Amino acid sequence: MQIPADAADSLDNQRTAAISPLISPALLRQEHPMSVAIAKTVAQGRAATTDILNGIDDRLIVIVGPCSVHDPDAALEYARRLAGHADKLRDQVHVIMRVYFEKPRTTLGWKGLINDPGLDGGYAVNEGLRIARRLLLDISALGLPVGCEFLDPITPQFISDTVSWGSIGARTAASQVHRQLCSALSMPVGIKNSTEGDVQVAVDAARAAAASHVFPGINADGLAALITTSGNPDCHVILRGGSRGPNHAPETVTETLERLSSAGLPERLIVDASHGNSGKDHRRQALVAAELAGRIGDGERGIAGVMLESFLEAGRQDLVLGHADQLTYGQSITDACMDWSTTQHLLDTLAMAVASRR
Ligand SMILES: O=C[C@H](O)[C@H](O)COP(=O)(O)O
Ligand SMILES: C=C(OP(=O)(O)O)C(=O)O
Repeated sequence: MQIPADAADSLDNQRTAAISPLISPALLRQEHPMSVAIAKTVAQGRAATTDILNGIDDRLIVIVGPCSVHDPDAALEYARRLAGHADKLRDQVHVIMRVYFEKPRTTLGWKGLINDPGLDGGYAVNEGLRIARRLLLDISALGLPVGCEFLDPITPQFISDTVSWGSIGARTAASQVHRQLCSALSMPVGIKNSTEGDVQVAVDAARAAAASHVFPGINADGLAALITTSGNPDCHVILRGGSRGPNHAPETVTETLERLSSAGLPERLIVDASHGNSGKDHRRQALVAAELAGRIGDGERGIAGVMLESFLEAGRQDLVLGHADQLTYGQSITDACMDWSTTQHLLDTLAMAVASRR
């Protein structure tokens, strides 16, 4: 075989169509700076979450909001409603708004507002990062702590200072890259069971994330760097059901708490009322959440928190790339969500359950 003289040049980038500049985390943080008031909301949001997970605070964590943000105006309108309601229930419920910008897909689909903020296949990622950070700051400025899924391992450098609770999804719980990332994150992180329903993978992930790691990443200037972490003691399991069905039943909760104890981890978990626990049906999600409230009211203490997918309008709609103008305002373009009035009612029910558990 003849090796051409320019062989070395032709070994790389055979399938790379373009490499373009990415804004640095430091520049984005300078453009959209953290304020003292917002920092207080984030710090208090993290501390309350940790205290509830550790049983020091007897309230319930409720992570609630759209499956994904695709329209910042609608997300902010939702946040205003949620902030007002959360304040009324604050003695019973620690409300964190789901503000998810990164969507892990089973195969293909829109991957979230950071990846494609125009919803048109334009992939204006720098703009996506700007919109995401601005919105996270705007929502936090209402006094409402926010929660995000971290999917891309470098995204946290751009936004994590605004986040009170993080999540690792069902499709990445087994990933060493994500476990290492968790070990570095400054907030409590919930890790989902696998899409097949394997809970041990999430227990293993929480254990791995509690340890220190050394791995390649980027620094605030966007330069390649070696990151040495001290480990995250506040990672916890999220039961989200799976392809074999729901896993929010009392037996699975007990079994998971036993698994955590055997792994030397604190016995606490969060239940996601959506995804595999609802069969992605928003009407079933309300039933699951009401059932969990009943159990909490009856004295269940292993469940530290509940996750709900909720938006202004019920259900979901399909996005046709490039036709965002045809979307119904306030309705999810990923998984189906409960509407605002159902959500309000469920938040009240969960708050009443905490009051009766006391
Ligand atoms: O929460 C969102 C979805 O369940 C997840 O991103 C997978 O979605 P998909 O199966 O539609 O790709
Ligand atoms: C992607 C999500 O869930 P899961 O990883 O459980 O599918 C989500 O909560 O948005």
